Amino acid sequence: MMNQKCKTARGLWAQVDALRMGMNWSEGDTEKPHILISDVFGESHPGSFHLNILSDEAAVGIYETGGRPAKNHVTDICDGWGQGHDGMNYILASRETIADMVELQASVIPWDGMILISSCDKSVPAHLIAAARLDIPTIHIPGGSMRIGPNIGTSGLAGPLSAKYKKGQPVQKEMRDYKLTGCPSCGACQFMGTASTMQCMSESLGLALPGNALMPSTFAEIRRISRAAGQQVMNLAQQNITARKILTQAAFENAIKVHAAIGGSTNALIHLPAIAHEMGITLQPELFDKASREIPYLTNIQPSGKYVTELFWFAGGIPMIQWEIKEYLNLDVMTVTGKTLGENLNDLAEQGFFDRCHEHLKTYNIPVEEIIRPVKQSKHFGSIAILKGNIAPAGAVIKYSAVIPAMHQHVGPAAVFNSEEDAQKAIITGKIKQGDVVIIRYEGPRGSGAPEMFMTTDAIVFDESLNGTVALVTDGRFSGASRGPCVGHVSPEAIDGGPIGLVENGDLIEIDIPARTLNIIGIAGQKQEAAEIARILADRKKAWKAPARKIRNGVLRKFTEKAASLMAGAYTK
Ligand SMILES: CC(C)(O)[C@@H](O)C(=O)O
Repeated sequence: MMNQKCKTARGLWAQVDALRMGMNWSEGDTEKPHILISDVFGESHPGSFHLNILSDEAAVGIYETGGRPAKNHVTDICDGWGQGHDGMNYILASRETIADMVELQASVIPWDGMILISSCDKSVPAHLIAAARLDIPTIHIPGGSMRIGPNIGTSGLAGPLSAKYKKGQPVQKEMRDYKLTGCPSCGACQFMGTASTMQCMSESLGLALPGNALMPSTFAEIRRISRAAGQQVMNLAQQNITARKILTQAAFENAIKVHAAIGGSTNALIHLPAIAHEMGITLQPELFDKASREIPYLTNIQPSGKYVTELFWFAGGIPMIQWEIKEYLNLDVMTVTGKTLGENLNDLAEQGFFDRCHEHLKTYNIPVEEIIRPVKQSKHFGSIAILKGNIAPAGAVIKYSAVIPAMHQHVGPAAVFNSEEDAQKAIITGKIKQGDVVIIRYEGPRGSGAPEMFMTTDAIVFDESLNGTVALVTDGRFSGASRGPCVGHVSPEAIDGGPIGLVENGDLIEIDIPARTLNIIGIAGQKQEAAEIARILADRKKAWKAPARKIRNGVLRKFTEKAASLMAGAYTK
């Protein structure tokens, strides 16, 4: 195989060769296929802290199959660092910046293939966006899961602890224990939050090698699969199997079905449409709703269940889920193995992958079915509903697998806030009453960058008097760890004149998950006819004035000026 550079204009490349030889390349190296390895390694958080090791392994795989790797790093940012303060506003925007940086690295000179390595919320979707945008042979290596904490503890314990702390309860010892053991290793947070969900989506789309998503991050096996990815990207280069040949409509639909089966993060409803957008594919939000009506919800993983992602992988991980829901999937889609999904699953079974994983579970004495329910035994369907109505004409999202059945239909008076900070203060200081529907607006992508509202959702869940009676509706978004009746992504958002900006304190809000609706059904606590409500909303709209933009400079100004709605993927137009 000849490298792209040689295929194009060999004579002109003396300068590039010289520059590369300045980095210790040999003359022979300059003639080989060149593979870009871009990882998000950095001392930015545990999800990225070990990725240089995986990148070294991928490089070995490339060398030993006759290629020349070149490593680059564009590190990512941890959502956990941003929660509860303004830092969180920057997080979604970072997805665009990482994708753009990979595009820049990969576009200045041609590459024969690319390995992308990341673990977490924004870096995985950024890499998948870059893969779709660049369309060169590409394999994504998910960085695996953080090891298990004591008593199935996770990094997510921060939420309940800070809720207790804010209420003045003594938490000193618990806080210290949590600091020492909440994150016992590198890897993505141990629950099915956004980081874990997006690793699963990468594998489900066919861009990661089978079994890679959520592998325990300290296992030798994750190093071996990284090395195998290095070898395999050379095969993809040889056969010219590019990312866009893998990222088809059918691949996205498969991923959405896996998402329903694993009860994945609502943030995937932002990221998958953004990746699809690069392909010119519009992923209708209704596809998620349809998948949730069709596909049984199989997993028992935090935040909606009991166990953690390492145990999910021991139960067989994504291949086990795909095996279980085989009859719903398109098994003929191409993947980075150069084979179809159906062929991959058969290969894994023949090679004893499932048996080996399940042996690990014996250490914990937990049956596989306790973590991944067999499809025939599952009583529940899906996890996501798309709601529409006079507050959300272009849709909103709720993860109903994390909502108690008593709250599947709820009517309550609106308590309206124009920022998350104000809402949180009201919750913590006892201003919110049982039955209220907390409305948080101007927190969408164009309002403030769409920060996650983990601390606020947890402040409700960990207040005994509010938990199970109070709902939250916002044009912003949630953490993958959020629980409770939280309706997010309300579109159009308030800053764009969406009707969520017209809600007033005391309006009666109805959330009806079975009917898939979200409406104002009354004014000042009194029910009204729909036509009367429409008239009142039209009057309020006439009086509404867009508030001054909160963000005036830097990367967040660019993002808030250009981002599409959360329902469309918040890509920058
Ligand atoms: C920090 C978290 C919990 O990972 C969050 O960002 C998520 O969405 O899952």
